[in-house]
Amino acid sequence: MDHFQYRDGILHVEDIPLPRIAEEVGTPVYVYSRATLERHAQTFRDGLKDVPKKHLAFAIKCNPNLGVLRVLARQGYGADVVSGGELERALAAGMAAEDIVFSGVGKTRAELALGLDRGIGQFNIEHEPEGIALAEIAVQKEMTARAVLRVNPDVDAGTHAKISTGKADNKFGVGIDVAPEIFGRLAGLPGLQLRGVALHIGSQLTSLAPLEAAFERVGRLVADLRAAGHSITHVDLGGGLGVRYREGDNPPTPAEYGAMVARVTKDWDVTLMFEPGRVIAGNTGVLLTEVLWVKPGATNPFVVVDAAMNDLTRPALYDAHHDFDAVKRSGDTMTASIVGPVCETGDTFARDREIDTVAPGDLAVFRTAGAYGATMASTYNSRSLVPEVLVDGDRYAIVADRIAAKTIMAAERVPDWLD
Ligand SMILES: Cc1ncc(COP(=O)(O)O)c(C=O)c1O
Ligand SMILES: N[C@@H](CCCC[NH3+])C(=O)O
Repeated sequence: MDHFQYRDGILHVEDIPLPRIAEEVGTPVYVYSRATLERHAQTFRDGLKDVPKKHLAFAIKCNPNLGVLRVLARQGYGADVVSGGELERALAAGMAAEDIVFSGVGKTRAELALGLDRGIGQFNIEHEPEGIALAEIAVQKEMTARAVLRVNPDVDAGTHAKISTGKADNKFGVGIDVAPEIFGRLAGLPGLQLRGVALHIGSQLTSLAPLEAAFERVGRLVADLRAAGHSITHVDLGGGLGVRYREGDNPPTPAEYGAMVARVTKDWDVTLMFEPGRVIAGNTGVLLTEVLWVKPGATNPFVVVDAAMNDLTRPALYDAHHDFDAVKRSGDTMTASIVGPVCETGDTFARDREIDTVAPGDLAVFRTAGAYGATMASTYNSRSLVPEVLVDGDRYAIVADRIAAKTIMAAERVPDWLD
């Protein structure tokens, strides 16, 4: 069931009409549906029904809100984290330490130590010196770090260049050709239990082919490592499954993905680990905004909304498309560019797009904003940090406050010597 529906001509999230949230919380504001989050979490798990041993770790970078994480923790999800901050968040949200996987190309020694102190389940080592450092820290602490080695399978994920991670010239993992020797050296280190390999080739993948090609390469690597005498019990397949941002997008379903995974990995005899992010959270949220002005333009009018590139940065950063729908629909349409108040031409959500006709004071939403939305927000132009709301049936909670520019300013100071 779609939890974002028009009822009596007004867009609701579950049973809450969006004008009520605008009235009570203000705009711009992210609004998430708990029921959708739960359904997506379940659908992803169901897609993997033919994978006998699995571990699901939500990639919390895409939506680290504590309320959202708690929903997923209750669905049995662990977390894929990429910083000490995310690690603390996952724990604060109630995810078990042993269900946490620590990825990331620039973990500091302090973060590696934190992971050990907190007893996390697995470190995904990105290169040999990191593995050596982790082993040293573990020995000092008289602990053993469970780890896998991230390999870079050198496949083209066919996604935006800025979010591709599995080509040889991307910064992630060790080349799959040199992985056996590096694995061999790290596997012998005291303090390290190197139990498998990991990969993640990119985000917003809309085809299974690159994933399948990458998994097949990793399958051959697993066989080679075993032939060399290593015990391989875990393979982390990462995340990356795309979502539908606009009409015509047709990403693989979790069921199609799961069937491919089950087929390619059927003889691996390992625990498969997954790090889904966007596919769980993307379509669980909207960014609710108010139209401030409709301003004439050279060709079409500019619809100036109160959300900006600091609140939802994907269009400015990746030319990403987010559907824009009026909260109260008249059925009429207009062609316009949708822009925010920030002083950059890049603060453009859509250019010359046919949209619902809107006028100043109207509410509208940017869709598919539940992943890589609020978490990438900033306070650029001294704007407030955008708040977040979680809807649950006919109730809702503010799960992140709007942080006013003056609160941010309170953390700054003018040194005495400038008096
Ligand atoms: C290591 C790792 N795992 C998982 C993810 C989640 O990706 P997605 O949101 O595309 O599922 C990312 C981000 O691309 C990542 O870097
Ligand atoms: N921030 C990106 C995804 C990055 C994936 C991180 N590994 C986006 O909005 O599409």
